[in-house]
Amino acid sequence: MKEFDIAVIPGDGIGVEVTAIALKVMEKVAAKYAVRLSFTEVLAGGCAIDTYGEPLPASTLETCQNSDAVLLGAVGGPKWDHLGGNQRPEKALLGLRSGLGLYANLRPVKIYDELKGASPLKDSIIEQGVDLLIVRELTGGIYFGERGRTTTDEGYASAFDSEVYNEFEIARIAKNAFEAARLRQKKVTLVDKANILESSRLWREVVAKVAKHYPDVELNYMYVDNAAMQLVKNPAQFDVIVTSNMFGDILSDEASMITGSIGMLASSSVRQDSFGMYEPIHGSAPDIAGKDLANPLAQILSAAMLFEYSLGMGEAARDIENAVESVLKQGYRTGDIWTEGTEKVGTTRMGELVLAAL
Ligand SMILES: NC(=O)C1=CN([C@@H]2O[C@H](COP(=O)(O)OP(=O)(O)OC[C@H]3O[C@@H](n4cnc5c(N)ncnc54)[C@H](O)[C@@H]3O)[C@@H](O)[C@H]2O)C=CC1
Ligand SMILES: CC(C)CC(=O)C(=O)O
Ligand SMILES: [Mg+2]
Repeated sequence: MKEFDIAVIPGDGIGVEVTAIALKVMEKVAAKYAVRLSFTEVLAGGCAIDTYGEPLPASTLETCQNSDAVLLGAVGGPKWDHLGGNQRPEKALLGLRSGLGLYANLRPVKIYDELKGASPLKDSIIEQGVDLLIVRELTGGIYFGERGRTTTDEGYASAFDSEVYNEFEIARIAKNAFEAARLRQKKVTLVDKANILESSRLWREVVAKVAKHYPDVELNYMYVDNAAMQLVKNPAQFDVIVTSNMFGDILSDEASMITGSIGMLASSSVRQDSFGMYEPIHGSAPDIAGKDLANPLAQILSAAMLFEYSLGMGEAARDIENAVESVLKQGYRTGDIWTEGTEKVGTTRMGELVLAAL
């Protein structure tokens, strides 16, 4: 029997709730395909600060490094907001991404037919189709650049964060985007702010060079402010968006809403081998944590991505996706995607329904 080691980081807030459900889904699928999944649960984020006094204990990173894949919920919450930058729960996420070398974050944005009514966009826009992939650079840029505080000559407090990218990092993520586009509609849009930022101008130069190796893929460029607008005006124009760490973070939350809710969007954080960390794009949602209100589908769909990309079990991934679709077809919705005429259910019940549909 094939055996895989999966490190599990539920984290904080709704991360804990949605991860517990995704694990049950994974167990059921593993049993069907006769593979053994060995889950090792470890702490990162606010819960690790409470237990170990630090957001990312070395033992957590080590367990992840020794696993075949990682399933992560979300970290953070108001309880830890007073802490300094390096002590915050979110630092764990950055430490995991860089410590595991996960430089590419893939965030597919696809709307289920059943959820078209839950999208805030007009039918006429949705009908044109929404199926895009955000390829976000994940271990560079302003989230990792030098930052600090100084004081101006006049005595005012001052702070800075630096956006730094080198050509190796840009070419590496560009390749992911072009390779992905080859399997899709063969169109890459580089989203940047090249009319202002020197780092964006380097992105344009390097991505154009990489594009020469992919003559079958069309490359175009768009400023990030325009892209934010175009995503709601005409999302069907996009196939693959490649962009920096921060722009990708922001645009993917925006794009998620096209599909009805941030609670629907899964993601994989990957590198060149089959190892990856799988996580919903949402955070720990302190406003709904502990209330059985969270939509677990983003995390369930992240588990599907884990099966596909890290375990090489595409069929198992399809089973999970089909189960999600079937539950939506049956008319069940968590509050975030609820519309008139559908039945509102909580986090736990939604999990049970997906399990039953598997
Ligand atoms: N990957 C991670 O671990 C991330 C962690 N965070 C952290 O999470 C905390 C909260 O951040 P926010 O900015 O509020 O972002 P958030 O994504 O946690 O929540 C934003 C809004 O979306 C809703 N929402 C999110 N996920 C949902 C789900 N599955 N079902 C239904 N509704 C959902 C929330 O209730 C909230 O109204 C912060 O500490 C932040 O730093 C934020 C983003 C990513
Ligand atoms: C909490 C941040 C570090 C990251 C984030 O918002 C994300 O990766 O979506
Ligand atoms: Mg985010």
